[in-house]
Amino acid sequence: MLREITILGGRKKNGEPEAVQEVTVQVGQVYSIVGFTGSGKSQLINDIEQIAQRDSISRRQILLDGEPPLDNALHRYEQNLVAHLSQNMNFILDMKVKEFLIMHAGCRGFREPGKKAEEVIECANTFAGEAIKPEENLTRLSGGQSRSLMIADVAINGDSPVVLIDEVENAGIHRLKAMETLAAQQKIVLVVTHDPLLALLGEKRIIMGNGGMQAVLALTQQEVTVRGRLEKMAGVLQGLQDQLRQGESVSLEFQP
Ligand SMILES: Nc1ncnc2c1ncn2[C@@H]1O[C@H](COP(=O)(O)OP(=O)(O)OP(=O)(O)O)[C@@H](O)[C@H]1O
Repeated sequence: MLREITILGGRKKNGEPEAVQEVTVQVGQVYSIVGFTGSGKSQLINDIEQIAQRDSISRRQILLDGEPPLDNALHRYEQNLVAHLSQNMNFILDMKVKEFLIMHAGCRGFREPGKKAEEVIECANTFAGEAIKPEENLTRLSGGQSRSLMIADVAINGDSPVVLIDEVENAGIHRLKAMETLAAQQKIVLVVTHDPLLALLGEKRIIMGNGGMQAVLALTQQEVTVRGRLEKMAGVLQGLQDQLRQGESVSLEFQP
């Protein structure tokens, strides 16, 4: 069972060495990756996904439990090291939610796939707005519901120790809860985000710029407090959104 991954720094877009030369993320930890558009966030995620060995454009190297992977481990991990969830992923299978989850749990060798499927739906429904029903068709799920189901499935049925998430900005999914669930399942979680609330969720955040890792900052106590305020603001916006969705009007009594 993998315990940690290490990213050894390579070079920036201009060919100079990147400022951060080593970052280690352990199971149960959530790191966020932030930076302007084009700063190299996706490249960093790709390097991890491909277990780069100084063979990508950034020349980074990824270590598994402190060692470069042996050829046979590489082959084993290529299949299931990383679960990569991105904002524009959608289900295209024409199947009922429960049928699909039973099939997936069955493929993974679980003894009671029906029970596992129920567990995944229950978990996904703690993140999703409108509840996902077992008999619903996968293709009929909304973006937020699909994302919730994918995250719950990775957390409960997945055997990938590393979970890379690109933008879970989707409104209507309880993002903090989803990240906490993955971390509690002993996953190594890396979240690429432009959203301040998610950026402050990671216990550390990697700052990208010019194709390189510029700094790794630890979450401060003050930031935890600010995150609490942001959560409150998000709650207010969510309340307003629900009010509008229910066809209600908004009066001047509304206090942001
Ligand atoms: N270290 C590097 N050396 C050379 N090229 C790089 C490096 N890092 C990133 N690039 C290239 O720069 C371009 C932009 O990088 P990338 O797509 O990773 O940015 P991003 O931060 O994910 O942007 P966005 O927020 O728009 O998704 C890509 O073509 C990528 O291959």
